[in-house]
Amino acid sequence: MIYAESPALEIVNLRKHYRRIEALRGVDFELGRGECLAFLGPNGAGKTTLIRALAGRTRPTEGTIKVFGHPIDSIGARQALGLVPQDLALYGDLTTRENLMAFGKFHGVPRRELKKRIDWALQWTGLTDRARDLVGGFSGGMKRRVNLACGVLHQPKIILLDEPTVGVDPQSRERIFTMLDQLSDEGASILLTTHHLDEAEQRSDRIVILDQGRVIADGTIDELVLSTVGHSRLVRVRVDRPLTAPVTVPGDGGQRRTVHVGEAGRDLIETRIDDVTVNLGPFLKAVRHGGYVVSDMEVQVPSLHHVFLHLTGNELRD
Ligand SMILES: Nc1ncnc2c1ncn2[C@@H]1O[C@H](COP(=O)(O)OP(=O)(O)OP(=O)(O)O)[C@@H](O)[C@H]1O
Repeated sequence: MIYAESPALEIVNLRKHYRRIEALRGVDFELGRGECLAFLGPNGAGKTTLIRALAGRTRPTEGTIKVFGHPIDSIGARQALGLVPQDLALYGDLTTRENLMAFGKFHGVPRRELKKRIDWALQWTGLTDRARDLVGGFSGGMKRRVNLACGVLHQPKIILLDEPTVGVDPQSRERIFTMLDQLSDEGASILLTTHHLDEAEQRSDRIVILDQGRVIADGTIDELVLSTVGHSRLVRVRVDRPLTAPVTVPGDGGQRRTVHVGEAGRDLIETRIDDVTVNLGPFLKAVRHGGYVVSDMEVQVPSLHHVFLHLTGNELRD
């Protein structure tokens, strides 16, 4: 039974200790029904631990996980979840069809359904022609697709993916996301971890950022940009010669307020502009009036990349 009002996943105060390491330090968030949520974080943030806890592969030290309102250890919850692990969990000395058969049985797909599901999976992965080939000889991208199919053969309502596109080429990434879009369109709720920030930005409805075992941001890309780096564009202008003094340009508020940009001795001017459609022209005009010729220009739109570094810093974590 699925409780009508409950989110697909509800995680409250989740903690996991490995002896003295606190991998999760009180994690709270929800996965809405039909939502695709990207789970991000630097190395060691606790993403894999969280996915493993959701998939019942590791027992949390504290906290609760509910699946459509059911406790995580109930049969209903288990059936609703499908895990696609980061490490490929395939039998290299079996064919694609044999792997799918083994995982279908493992997930309890009824015998009468199994052939139909395997045929669907072969078509979904684009591997119908390779059904009789040994998986051990496949490319990285093909193995990832089979791995994905093995995790969703039992049609779980919630799919947990730990770095589904790690180590694959751009074509395979596209293919994998097309496959996930199809599951999404059929109503699946998806939680995926990734280090590809562009992927998270383009493909997910919402983003949760984890750092050192804690959720440090949760929202849509627009909400995260607004609450961190803001929507203003970073404008970088290179001029034909080093500045003799900072240049006076109109501020964002209009012509009356002016600001000084650039540093004497450098040929680069950097500034933030809230509304480029209104204020970029007057800015460039002011640079020209200063006696400089613009030789190059870049306008940076704030992205998840900026949000991520703003929140987690530049220090290496491993
Ligand atoms: N089985 C384990 N035993 C001891 N410590 C562990 C174990 N698994 C993870 N950890 C530690 O818990 C912390 C979180 O690790 P986890 O693998 O969950 O991070 P992650 O965000 O998935 O990192 P990555 O992006 O590198 O995969 C790390 O400090 C890690 O060393």
